[in-house]
Amino acid sequence: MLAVVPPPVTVRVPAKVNLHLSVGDLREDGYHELVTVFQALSLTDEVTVAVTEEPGLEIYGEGEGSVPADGTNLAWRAAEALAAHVGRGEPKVRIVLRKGIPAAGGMAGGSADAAATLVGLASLWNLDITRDELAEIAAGLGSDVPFALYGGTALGTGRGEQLVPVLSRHTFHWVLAFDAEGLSTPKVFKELDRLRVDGNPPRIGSHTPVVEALASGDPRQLALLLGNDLQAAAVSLRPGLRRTLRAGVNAGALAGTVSGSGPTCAFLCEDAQTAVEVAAELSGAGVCRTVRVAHGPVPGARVVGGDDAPRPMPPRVHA
Ligand SMILES: C[C@](O)(CO)[C@H](O)COP(=O)(O)OP(=O)(O)OC[C@H]1O[C@@H](n2ccc(N)nc2=O)[C@H](O)[C@@H]1O
Ligand SMILES: Nc1ncnc2c1ncn2[C@@H]1O[C@H](COP(=O)(O)OP(=O)(O)OP(=O)(O)O)[C@@H](O)[C@H]1O
Repeated sequence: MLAVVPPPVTVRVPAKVNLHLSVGDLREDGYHELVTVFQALSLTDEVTVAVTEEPGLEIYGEGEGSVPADGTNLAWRAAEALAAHVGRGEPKVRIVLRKGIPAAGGMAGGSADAAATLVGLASLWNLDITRDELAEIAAGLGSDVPFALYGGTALGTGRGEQLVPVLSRHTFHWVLAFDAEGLSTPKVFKELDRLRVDGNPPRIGSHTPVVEALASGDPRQLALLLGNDLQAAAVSLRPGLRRTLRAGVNAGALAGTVSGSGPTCAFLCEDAQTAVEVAAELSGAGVCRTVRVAHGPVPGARVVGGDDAPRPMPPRVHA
């Protein structure tokens, strides 16, 4: 009998920036209690999943050569978790990551790939599964994975995995400065714990004003409120980030913040034109490896369709 092999599925998935990241106490499970406001940005990865007799993973773009292409990759772990959830054995899939999100950059690149893999395989395997069910699997893979599924702007609590949408009326324009090397998320949280034992690093206040600024849509109001408790720890581990943050504001951004656990710095700009100008000036300042412009909010992991879809491969037929 002939079995028709479904065509590969490609999913586009956004990076995140934390507009507000307040870090609470260390819990017994090793995680910190968080209150964060995420925004999904137009800086994306693309993940293609395809049925194959030779399962494996390929990585192109950001992190090529440094991100593991084995069973420890978060995209592969997502495939295994979904397969287990629906009672399939070892996933017979090829996963191709085309990464635009910097690896270990504080922009949830690995989490994005995991979320995209869940959405891609749900489509490839024709599963009857809701996004909320996928989010439960996502939360088991990492604190940032559920947000990459939903995208938009959201308030995250717990260890960051419990989400409610936040009204955001405006498209905000960002410049992102990638650093030459990544930072390990657990090391940054540990550094914050150390700083808190030794002293009193700044703690940002309530998230309510940020939520109000998002509803108003005024980037100037939002710029005054960007805050990240992990910034002191990221800067302590990577002192050069101070210069980067200063350079972005000197170049004309309204404000800058370290994204999540860093080291990527995110600069909020007045409008799209200003963002392009800030990016050009920052590129010449010699304070970072790469500069990108992006806007947000954008949707979460989505199967790519329409005109910009990669041309589908003709279906292959296995005897
Ligand atoms: C810094 C953020 O990006 C902010 O959105 C996230 O909190 C990190 O999320 P993530 O990379 O998905 O992190 P996970 O894979 O869940 O956790 C990696 C490690 O980071 C630390 N971690 C993470 C989240 C959290 N709320 N508290 C923590 O202390 C823990 O040491 C954990 O073992
Ligand atoms: N698909 C993947 N993409 C990037 N890194 C991955 C992936 N899978 C596993 N990793 C590992 O996870 C580590 C963290 O990568 P990631 O890009 O998710 O960091 P991050 O953006 O700082 O995460 P977050 O913002 O969620 O804390 C990398 O150093 C890499 O070894």
